[in-house]
Amino acid sequence: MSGIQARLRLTRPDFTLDIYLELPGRGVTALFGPSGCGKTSCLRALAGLERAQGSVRVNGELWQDNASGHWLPTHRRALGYVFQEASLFAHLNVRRNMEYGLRRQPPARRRVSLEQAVELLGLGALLTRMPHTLSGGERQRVAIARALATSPRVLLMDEPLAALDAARKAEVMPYLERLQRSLDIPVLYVSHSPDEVARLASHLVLLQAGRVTAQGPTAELMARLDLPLAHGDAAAALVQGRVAAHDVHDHLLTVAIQGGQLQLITHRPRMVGESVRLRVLARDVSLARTHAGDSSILNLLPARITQLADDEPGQVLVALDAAGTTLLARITRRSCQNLALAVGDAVFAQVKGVALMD
Ligand SMILES: Nc1ncnc2c1ncn2[C@@H]1O[C@H](COP(=O)(O)OP(=O)(O)OP(=O)(O)O)[C@@H](O)[C@H]1O
Repeated sequence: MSGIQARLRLTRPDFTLDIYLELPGRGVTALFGPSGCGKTSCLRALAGLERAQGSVRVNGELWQDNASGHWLPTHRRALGYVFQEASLFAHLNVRRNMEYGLRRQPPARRRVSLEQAVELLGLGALLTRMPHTLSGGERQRVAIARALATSPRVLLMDEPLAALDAARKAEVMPYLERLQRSLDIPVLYVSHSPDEVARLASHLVLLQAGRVTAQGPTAELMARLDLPLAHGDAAAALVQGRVAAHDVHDHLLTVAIQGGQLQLITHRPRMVGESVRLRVLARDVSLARTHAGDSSILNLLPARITQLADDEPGQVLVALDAAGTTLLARITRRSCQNLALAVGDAVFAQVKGVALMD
C-alpha cells in the first residue's frame, strides 16, 4: 500500500496527541494549526524521536506497530528531516555537508545523486563555501539538499522558512515549489502560514489540540467556511486551469477553467495548453446582482451562492459555485444586506485579481 498510514497516540501531562493520518504517496501535505496543537510532536513521532503508541507505515514499509511490538529506531527509518534552523556542520563546506547525507545510504540504495540534489536546490555555485559565509536562505537550501541526499522515503519539514525574513523566504520558496513538482516521495510540511500552505501543499491536515479536525485536498479544505483557513486574510480559492491564450502585446493570459475563463496579467511567456494553478483571494472578489457590462473588471463570472458565514466583524464570507469552479468572496455585512444575498441565489462574481501559483 503506498502513501503514509499512521495512528499515533502520545500522552503528556497537559497534552494528548491522538491522530490517524492517511496521506498520499507523493506531493506536499501541510500540517497546519495553531501553536501548541501538536504539529512538531506529530513529525517527531513519525520519525521515531518520540515513542508514540500506534503504528506507522510509509509506502508499504512498516516502521512501527505496537500490536506486534515492531519498532524501527530513527536511524533505520528512511527519512529526511529539515528543521527551522539549518543545523549544518560548521567545519565542513557545502559539498562535504551534502556528502555526509549521501554516505548515510549504501551506494546500492541511493536513489538521489549529489548532482540531483545540487541541481534541485540550485547549489552549484556554493559547493566550496563554508556554512558561516552563507545567508540563512542558502543554509536552509543546503539543509534540504543534505536531507534529500540520504534518499529518504519521506521528507519531514518543520517550518523550514520560519526563521527567515520575508526577502529570504521569497528566495527559498521557488526551490520548495520545484521540489513539490519534482519529488516522487511524500513531503510533510509543518506551517503556520496560510500562504505557504496554498502555494506548496496539495494535501492538508488541520490539527487542533492534538486531534485532526479535517484532512483532504488543500483546495477543498480552503473553501470550507467551517474551517479556519477560509477566515484569515489569505482566504482564497485555488483554481486549476489550462492556458487558452497569451496575448504578448497586452501581457494578458487567458486561462480556461471549469465552466469559464479567467484573465490575468503575466510577463512570463506561457504555452497554450499548459496546466496552471491560480489563486483568487476572497478579498479580491465582489458580488453583483446584475451583469455590469461597462466595468473595467475583466473577470465576471456567473455563480450561485453555496455558503454564507460571518467573518471578521462587519464582514461576510460567501462561497460560490461558478459553473463548477469554487470561489470565495469577502464582502461587508452591509453589502450582503443591501443585496439581500442568500444561499442558492444567482449572482455575478467580479474578480479583481488572479495570481498564478507557479
Ligand atoms: N518535550 C516536551 N515535554 C513536554 N511537553 C511538550 C514537549 N514538547 C512539546 N510539548 C507540549 O506538547 C504540546 C504540543 O507541542 P508541539 O511542539 O507539538 O506543538 P506545535 O503545534 O508544533 O507548536 P508550534 O506551532 O508552536 O511549534 C504543547 O502543549 C507543548 O507545550
